[in-house]
Amino acid sequence: MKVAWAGSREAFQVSDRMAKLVANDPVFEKFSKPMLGRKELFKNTLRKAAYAWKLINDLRLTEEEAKWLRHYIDEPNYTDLHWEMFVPAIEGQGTKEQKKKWLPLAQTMQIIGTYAQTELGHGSNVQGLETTATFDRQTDEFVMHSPTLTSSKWWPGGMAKVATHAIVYARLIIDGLFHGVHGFIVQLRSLEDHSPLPGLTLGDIGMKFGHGTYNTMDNGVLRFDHVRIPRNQMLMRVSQVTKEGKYAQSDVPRQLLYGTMVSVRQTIVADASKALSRAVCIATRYSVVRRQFGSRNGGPETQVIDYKTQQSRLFPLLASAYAFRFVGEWLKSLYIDVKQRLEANDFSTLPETHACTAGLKALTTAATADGIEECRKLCGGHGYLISSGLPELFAFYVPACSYEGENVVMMLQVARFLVKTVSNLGYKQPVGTAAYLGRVTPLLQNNCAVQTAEDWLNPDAILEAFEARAARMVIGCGERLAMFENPEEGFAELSIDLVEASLAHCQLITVSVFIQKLNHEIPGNGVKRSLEVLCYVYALFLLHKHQGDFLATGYLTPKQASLANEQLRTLYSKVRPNAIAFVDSFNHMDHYLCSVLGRYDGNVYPKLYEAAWKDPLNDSDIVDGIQQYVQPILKQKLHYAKL
Ligand SMILES: CCCCCCCC/C=C\CCCCC/C=C/C(=O)SCCNC(=O)CCNC(=O)[C@H](O)C(C)(C)COP(=O)(O)OP(=O)(O)OC[C@H]1O[C@@H](n2cnc3c(N)ncnc32)[C@H](O)[C@@H]1OP(=O)(O)O
Ligand SMILES: Cc1cc2nc3c(=O)[nH]c(=O)nc-3n(C[C@H](O)[C@H](O)[C@H](O)COP(=O)(O)OP(=O)(O)OC[C@H]3O[C@@H](n4cnc5c(N)ncnc54)[C@H](O)[C@@H]3O)c2cc1C
Repeated sequence: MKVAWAGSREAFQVSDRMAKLVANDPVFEKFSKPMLGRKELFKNTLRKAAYAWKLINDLRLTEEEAKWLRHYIDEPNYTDLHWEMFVPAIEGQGTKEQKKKWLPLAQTMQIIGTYAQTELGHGSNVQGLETTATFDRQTDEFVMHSPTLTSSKWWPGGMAKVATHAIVYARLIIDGLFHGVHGFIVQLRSLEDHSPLPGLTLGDIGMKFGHGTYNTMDNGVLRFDHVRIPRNQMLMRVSQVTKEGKYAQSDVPRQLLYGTMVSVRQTIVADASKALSRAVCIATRYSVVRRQFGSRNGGPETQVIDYKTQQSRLFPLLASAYAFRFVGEWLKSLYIDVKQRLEANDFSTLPETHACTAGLKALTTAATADGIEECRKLCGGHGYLISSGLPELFAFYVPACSYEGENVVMMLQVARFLVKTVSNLGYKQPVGTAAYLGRVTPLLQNNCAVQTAEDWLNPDAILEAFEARAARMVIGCGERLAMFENPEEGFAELSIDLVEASLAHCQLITVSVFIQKLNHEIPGNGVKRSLEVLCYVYALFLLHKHQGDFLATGYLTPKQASLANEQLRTLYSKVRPNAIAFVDSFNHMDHYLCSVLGRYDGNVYPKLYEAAWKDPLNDSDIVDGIQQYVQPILKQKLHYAKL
């Protein structure tokens, strides 16, 4: 199962080696993080990032190993933006010459970059950005300027204190004419003494949600006061500005300017399963240790994992972790394919890839953030302790619902793709993830054939149910949209239904990828049978949760919906015997989990007790402030009593 989770034996070995490397090195200790102040926390992160870079070089780690190393260090920092956004932006949007100049500097970290797109006034609406880049023909330069307060760049990670360079997105102006938003490579700091370059105002935007997690990152604010950069620092793969000031667009679609976001959204989907599996691992192990009620004849009480209600909350999350792992793996292969095509100037699969990355990013991050919080509740009161590992994990993870495309905004992008696909149905056969929309007639006409609960243990029945639900919702939206004279008005009016239809489409993708995975690549029959159970749990849980959609579209009868639920409950008892094996297969080490409740050895209570005594408040019996602020109250009380 560990191999199935990792994707291959080699992938397992690489991640396992890096997990152990991090866990066994005292530099990467992280239990004390919550006690550190912001400055110490930040410096500590800088120290770890520098040490990690040394390890990567000394041990000659491959790119894959370096990624895993950074992952297990488990602290957001400037290198995330450098490797995940700055470098890919140059790779995807730079010309050959630009790549030749900038990539070697970035890849050896002689420069450190960030991605400065979002502003105080605009994040989702990229075309609404206000920073300007005005071409000056006399000097062959662009003048970068922040004309308003709301044009201040706001959020870029690593920008406040570390990055020496940034890809800055700004409106291009030539001879007073706007040419849309483009990316520019801008140096922010001196490579000698690290001070901000003249004309730039740089700072940190302040503390964020949680304590020891995202506050390790220096998210920054940046303002330009007429800062000049050479013309050749505009990323020019998509459009070019000549030294005469002529603006030209190549055959490459404008959307490629957004390519870095596609790349990171793909990574975010791949990472969702890591965060969810971490929470599920903690909650499952603890649910086996924790006992409440049910003692008979003085025997042990019931393990809370044996309560049906606990199982009904926990096991769908366990199944979701596996579903997200497989859909992340699938999306990565789709992305690798589109990347190769883009390099060869084949843009045909970009719209579908954009819809998949946007939609799956929204689906997986929302479910993961909610799932982590549910796991915290599944651990009862102890889940609220920082030492459970769950509050900090939630604080770390939840911004994923907003960054890299706010989730609702992303689902609306999926809706645009689906509406377009439906309106082209007469003359263009949909392919890939939208292929089912080419079979609308049977999907709209045929109804579910399930007659018993066992009938739901059938991938074809499940797939058809999800296809019919998505097709009916999408087609329904298409028909209602057609009644509007102004399509944009119609889109806005129907946006709630469109987001629901997009979710149905994305859930269909996750379910069908899980089923495909079972049909092809599972090593060993026992593993395959166990994963089949999880696949059914995932699908039937979604069916139960969204049964309103399945019933309202008329595909299922209420009886068939309740048979699905009956089967789901039966499946929980099949998950139970393997629950611990399923979470051990994630191969999460205690260091990575950073949780007293999720310890591999189950030694929860002594370690909880021990952890409590490490709190600074327990350094002495009478702490600072007691004499000054508590004792006077106690004495005052005495005074009133005398009165
Ligand atoms: C460190 C902890 C991390 C934990 C998790 C692990 C992950 C590790 C990985 C990386 C670490 C990074 C850490 C996160 C740092 C965060 C960074 C950021 O947030 S960067 C900023 C991100 N900003 C956004 O995402 C902005 C969202 N907005 C947009 O993308 C666009 O504005 C829009 C909403 C899509 C609208 O675009 P536009 O105004 O142009 O209008 P439309 O008319 O809707 O679009 C025109 C056509 O273009 C198509 N389109 C849009 N986007 C794309 C795209 N990306 N690719 C291809 N095509 C695209 C759109 O569909 C339209 O098509 P048609 O309808 O004309 O066919
Ligand atoms: C931790 C973190 C790290 C970040 N790192 C970076 C970074 O490195 N670089 C960078 O450039 N940016 C970064 N960002 C910024 C991030 O990309 C934006 O916050 C994100 O894109 C969301 O945009 P917004 O803040 O403008 O949200 P808004 O768009 O203002 O969203 C507010 C609300 O409005 C709704 N809404 C907006 N538009 C629509 C619409 N058309 N239809 C319906 N509803 C709508 C949304 O659903 C949401 O509910 C980071 C953000 C965070 C939280």
